[in-house]
Amino acid sequence: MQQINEVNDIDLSVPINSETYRELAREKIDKKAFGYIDSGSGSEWSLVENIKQYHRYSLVPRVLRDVTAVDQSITLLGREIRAPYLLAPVGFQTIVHDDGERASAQASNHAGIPFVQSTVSSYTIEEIRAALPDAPHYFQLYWPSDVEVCDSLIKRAEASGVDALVITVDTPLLGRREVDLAHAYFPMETGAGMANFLSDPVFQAKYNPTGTLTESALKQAIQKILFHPGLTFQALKKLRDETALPIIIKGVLNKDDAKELQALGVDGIIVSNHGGRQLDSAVAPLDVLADVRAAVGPSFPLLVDGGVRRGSDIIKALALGADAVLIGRPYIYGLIDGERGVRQVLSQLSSDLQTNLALLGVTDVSQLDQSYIKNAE
Ligand SMILES: Cc1cc2nc3c(=O)[nH]c(=O)nc-3n(C[C@H](O)[C@H](O)[C@H](O)COP(=O)(O)O)c2cc1C
Ligand SMILES: O=C(O)C(=O)c1ccccc1
Repeated sequence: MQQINEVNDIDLSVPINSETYRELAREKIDKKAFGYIDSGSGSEWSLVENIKQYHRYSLVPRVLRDVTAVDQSITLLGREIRAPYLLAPVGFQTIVHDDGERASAQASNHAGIPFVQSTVSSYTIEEIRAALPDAPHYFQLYWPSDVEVCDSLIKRAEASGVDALVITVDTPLLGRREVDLAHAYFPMETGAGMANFLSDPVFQAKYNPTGTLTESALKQAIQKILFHPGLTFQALKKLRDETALPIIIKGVLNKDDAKELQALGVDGIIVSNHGGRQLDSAVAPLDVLADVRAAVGPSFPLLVDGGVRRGSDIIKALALGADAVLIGRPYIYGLIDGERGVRQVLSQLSSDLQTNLALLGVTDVSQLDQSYIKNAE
């Protein structure tokens, strides 16, 4: 519980929001790395739409309610988290700052919100686990086409005590990203994103038995197994029976897929178009959120991501039926300043959310529903 008079505690010596960090990132980091983070697939229609989707709704406040205390904490998968958002899985973070995912995880830990670690991280599952003593650690799985390597990653996640698996299903193959194609850029070329494979005993035994492969040969081996276009509901069903870890499926936009996943026994769904980086012209997640919520019922954990930049965006997503949101690029722009920059972005976002909840007349995020929003078109 935070008193609202604390929220105007603004440090004017640092960028005021993630947009300002974005402009700094554009100046500060390698042009190709910035292009990789910032851009989307194809015409970037979905990328643009992800931001515009939030402009289609306005907020309808209630007045004369006691808003001296506003609580933005929620319970997700049985654990209390201090704000209704998570750090989305973002791979290759050392292309922004040497501390990469470790800095982001530490900032998450400080904020008391879950960190979702990408498969293609530059720090291992075990290293990130150690950076999150007080906040949930979710491991995002790119289900490798090599079953044994896949099993090994899942076993490591279980053994190190992660709180959940987040399985991304909107990447049977990589979206066509023209900015990266023009730059001939793939972030793994910098050495980023390989830690979970290089530290994996099964991967090493199978692909590097003599320990003599060059880094470039190792990169090729990883890229060969990273994507799994043959993945189906059947494989997921088998995993559901084999692991006790909660499973959250990321990258669902169709309500019937959502229902099928729920029936299969997964523990939550993230409605997402991968930040506009995969299927070009994929529908904006907010446009399908209410339908997906109606399909899975009121108490099934449902998250959404793509284009969340402000507290008011979080309010709209929650009012339309999400339990929480994920943020991707905003914290990655903050990462130009390492852990400090990520902390700054998170604290600004929570302040913005806190202020706007109070102005909306809401003292607890659980009160949000469609009566607080209006279609602006
Ligand atoms: C640079 C970058 C790398 C990403 N890497 C992954 C990843 O490894 N796994 C994954 O499931 N999603 C990945 N995503 C997608 C994010 O998890 C998330 O869905 C998206 O960034 C949300 O949109 P936003 O950036 O507008 O907040 C990545 C996104 C970006 C921008
Ligand atoms: O960039 C991405 O969005 C992403 O998810 C990814 C994952 C693995 C390899 C390349 C890109």
